[in-house]
Amino acid sequence: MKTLYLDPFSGVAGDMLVGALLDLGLDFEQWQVQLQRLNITGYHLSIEKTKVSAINGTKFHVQLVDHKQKIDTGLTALEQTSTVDAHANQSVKHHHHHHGRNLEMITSIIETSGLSTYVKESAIAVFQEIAQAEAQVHGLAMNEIHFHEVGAVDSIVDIVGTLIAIEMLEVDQIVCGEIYDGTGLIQVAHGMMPVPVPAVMILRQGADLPMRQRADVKTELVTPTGLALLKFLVNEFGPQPQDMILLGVGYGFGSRETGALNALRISLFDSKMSKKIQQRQSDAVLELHTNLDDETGEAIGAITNHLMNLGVYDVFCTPIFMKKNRPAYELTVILPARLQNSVIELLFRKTSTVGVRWQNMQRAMMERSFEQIETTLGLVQVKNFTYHGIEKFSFEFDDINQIAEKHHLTLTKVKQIVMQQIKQDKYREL
Ligand SMILES: O=C([S-])c1cc(C(=O)S)c[n+]([C@@H]2O[C@H](COP(=O)(O)O)[C@@H](O)[C@H]2O)c1
Ligand code: NI
Repeated sequence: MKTLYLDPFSGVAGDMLVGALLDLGLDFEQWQVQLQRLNITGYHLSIEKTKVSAINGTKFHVQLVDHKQKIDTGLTALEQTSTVDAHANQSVKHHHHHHGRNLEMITSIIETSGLSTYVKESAIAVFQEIAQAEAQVHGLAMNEIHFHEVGAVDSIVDIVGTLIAIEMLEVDQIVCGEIYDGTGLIQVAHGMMPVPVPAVMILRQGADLPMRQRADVKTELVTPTGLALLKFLVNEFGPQPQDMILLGVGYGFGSRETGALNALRISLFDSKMSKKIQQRQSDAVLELHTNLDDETGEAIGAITNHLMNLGVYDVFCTPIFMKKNRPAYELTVILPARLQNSVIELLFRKTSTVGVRWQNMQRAMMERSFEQIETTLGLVQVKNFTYHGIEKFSFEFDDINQIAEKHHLTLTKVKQIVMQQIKQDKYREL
């Protein structure tokens, strides 16, 4: 079981998260290939392997190729001067309220992209959270909050890029330590803002976040984007995992001069058991339930597909009787903890439910391995399972079904033929 541990001793910003995740050892080229599924152009990404306080780490940079160049997805350069200007900040980007891309435009870019369902759903949820916080601070509607060109590209790359990295690392859960912000005032587009900045204060409302302030740092350490990502991604706040093996550590440097080490540290831990034993024995999963008494079979079918695309382990429906004698369905989803927030968001967004329950569970699994068998009828994948001396196997149903269709045979007949040929091959090997 893989656990990612975040150490925001100098706060968190989008670029620090991406920098630290890449520093952890993700392949920059492969990560960029995934990011290209966004289908936006006009920006250049680079990583600077550098040393701060004699510690090796990564500074992640996003640069617009040409401010005046039209970016083909609608992320166009600003032609007019806004009522507010750019301001210096942790990740050097700016947003304001009159020009640029609003939430609807950014949502459409993400929705029409070739990104995975997990990345799409999660990125939209994070953008919504930021827009909601900004809207509350400025007394505007969510869609009136605009990110201008630099801010939009920067924020999209930071948010989507972080989610892609998390997906690539295949982590099971994310744990985070205390989150340190600075103190004092910072200069932003509208003038001076107190630290923690107003949008960060809104993001903290009602959330049980271990936020602390560093009196020695007189600037912003926690940006709205950084905190919105943490809120979305983190399963648990607390100390570093114990009794786990540390696989690697990454440092992502921030842009602000803080007078101290301005970095986010991310560490990757794995369970002590060897991968083989771990697979054979057990892992931790969440089981999530919701009761639906006003959804059609068609809608439940569609949500099941969405959930499977998100990467959950399984989804199933149980017929139940609810209050007022209503026949209904209980939808059960089995998932890795890292998908918890994405699954809840998806259920609230795409079904009529207003409440979701979950519980942590352990599951035992047989160790599995796969092999392709060449038969006279075609290729068949065989799944072998073992557990403490127990052995069994099964054929990939889709392969058997395809062969049955192609050769006009029953499923039983195909299985018989395949079995016979496997036995013959084994006999020949002896
Ligand atoms: O420009 C505006 S409206 C603005 C508002 C706020 C509020 O907290 S409200 C904060 N900021 C600062 O902008 C940068 C960029 O933040 P990202 O989350 O987009 O990285 C950061 O310094 C914020 O504090 C700007
Ligand atoms: Ni603002």
